[in-house]
Amino acid sequence: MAHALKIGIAGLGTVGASLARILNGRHNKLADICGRPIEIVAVSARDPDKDRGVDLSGATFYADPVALAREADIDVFVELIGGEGDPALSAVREALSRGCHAVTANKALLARHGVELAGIAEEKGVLLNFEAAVAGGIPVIKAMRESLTGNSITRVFGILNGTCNYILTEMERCGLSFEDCLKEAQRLGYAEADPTFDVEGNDTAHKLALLTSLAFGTRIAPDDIYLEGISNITIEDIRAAADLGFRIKLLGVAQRTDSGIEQRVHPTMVPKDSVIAQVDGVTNAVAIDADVLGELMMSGPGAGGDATASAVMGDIADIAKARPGHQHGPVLGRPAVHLETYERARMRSHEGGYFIRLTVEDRTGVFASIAGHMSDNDISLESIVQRPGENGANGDRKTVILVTHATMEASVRKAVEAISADGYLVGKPQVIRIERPES
Ligand SMILES: NC(=O)C1=CN([C@@H]2O[C@H](COP(=O)(O)OP(=O)(O)OC[C@H]3O[C@@H](n4cnc5c(N)ncnc54)[C@H](O)[C@@H]3O)[C@@H](O)[C@H]2O)C=CC1
Ligand SMILES: N[C@@H](CC=O)C(=O)O
Ligand code: NA
Repeated sequence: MAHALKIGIAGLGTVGASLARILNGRHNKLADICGRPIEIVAVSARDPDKDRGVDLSGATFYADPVALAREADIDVFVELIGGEGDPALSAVREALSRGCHAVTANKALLARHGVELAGIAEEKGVLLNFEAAVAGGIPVIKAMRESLTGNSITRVFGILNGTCNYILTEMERCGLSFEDCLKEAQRLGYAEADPTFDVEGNDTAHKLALLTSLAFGTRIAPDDIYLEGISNITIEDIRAAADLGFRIKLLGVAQRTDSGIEQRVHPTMVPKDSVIAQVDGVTNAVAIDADVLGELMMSGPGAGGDATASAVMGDIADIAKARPGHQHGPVLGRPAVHLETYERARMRSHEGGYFIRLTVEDRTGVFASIAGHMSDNDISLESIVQRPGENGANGDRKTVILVTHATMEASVRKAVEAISADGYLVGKPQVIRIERPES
C-alpha cells in the first residue's frame, strides 16, 4: 500500500470534531478505497483537552493554526475554523504556498479570497477542495466543477442555508417564535458562530457568490449580491403566504438577464406545490439550468456536523486517490487567471411578482389610494384584499395584502414610497418577491 496521506485539521468544532470521529472510525475502509491510509497527524484547536469523542493523542497539537499550516509534516491542510479573515486566511495561504493541498468548508473565506487562493493552488499544482462550503453535504461543487463542464448555465438558484430553512419550516409547522427556532438550529450545530450571518442572508450570499463564479466563469463578487435576510419575516407573513398558496423560502438566485448577471438573496414566496417549496428543515436544494443537460435539481442535508464532514471526507479522499501529476482541473472550474469580470444587473431592473402586506389606519379612502398608487406605477394586480388588522382589536387598523403580476422592482419601490408618504401606514410595509419555478 502507498504511504499514508498525512492531514492536519485546524478547528475541532462541530465539523472538525465530526470529521475526526468519522476518519478514525472508518480508517480501514478509507484506506481500502483510497489505496492508502489517511492519518490525522496534526491538529489545532482553542481547547486541547476538550473531550470530542475521538482519540487524537497521536496527533501533534498546535495552538496556532498558521504554525500548523506552515510547519507540520502534512500533505493536506484542512481548515475548519471559519471566518473570512485570519487565522483561516493566513493558514490556507501558508499551506498552499508551501505546496500542501487544502480542504476547507469556509464559504466566507472563499467568497472574499477564493480567486487569490485558487491562483496560489494552481500555481503550486495542488488542490483546493471546498465541497462542504456550499450546500453542506450536497455534491454541488463536484457537479458544477466536473460533471457540467461544457454546458452553458443560464441560472442557478436554491435554498442554501440550513439554519434559515429550518427556522422558516419550524415557524410554519409548529408556530414557534423566530428566536426559539434559531436557538434550536444553534443547538443542532447548523448555525454559524455568529448566526447573524445566517439570518441576514450573508451566508447564503457567500455560497451564491461561489456558485455564480462556477456557473458563469466569472470572478467571485459577494458585494454584487442584493441581500435581504429572514429576520423581518413574521408568522403573519407565513400565514398570509399559506392562505395565498405559497410558502416562504430564503433563496439565492443567480441568472443571466438582458442587463447582465443578476445575483440576489431574499425571502421568496414559492407556490406550495413547487418542488422547492417541499424542501424542509435543514435540507438544502440547488437547481441548475444547463443547456445540454437541462434542469438539474439536487437536495440533501445542508448543514450539521456529520453532513458537512461527509463532504470534507470526500474532498480528502479525492486527494488521497489523485496520482501526482494527474490532478483535477482548476479550483473554480476554469483557471483563476481566466475568470471574467461581468456586467452586474441592478436589482431595480429585476422583474417578477410581488407580495405586499401593509398595515394601515382604518380610514376612508386608504384602500382606493393604495390601488391608485399601484395603477400610477403601471403595476397590474393579481389580487388585493383587506382584512381586519393584526392589532385591530379596537377596529382602528386594517391589513391590506396585494399580489402583483410580473412587474419591475423599480415600479414597486416607487409605489411603496408613495404609499408610505401618504401617512396612513402603521409600521413598515412588507414586500416579498414571488418566484414561480417551472417545476
Ligand atoms: N456547522 C455546519 O453545519 C457547517 C459549517 N461550515 C463551515 O465549517 C467551518 C467550521 O464550522 P463549525 O464547525 O460549525 O464551527 P465551530 O464554531 O463549531 O468550530 C470552529 C472551531 O474553530 C476553533 N477555532 C477558532 N479560532 C481558532 C484558532 N485561532 N485556532 C484554533 N482553533 C480555532 C473554535 O474554537 C471552534 O471549535 C466554518 O467555516 C463554517 O462556515 C460549512 C458547512 C456547514
Ligand atoms: N450555517 C450554515 C452552515 C452550512 O453552511 C447553514 O445553516 O447552512
Ligand atoms: Na456541497
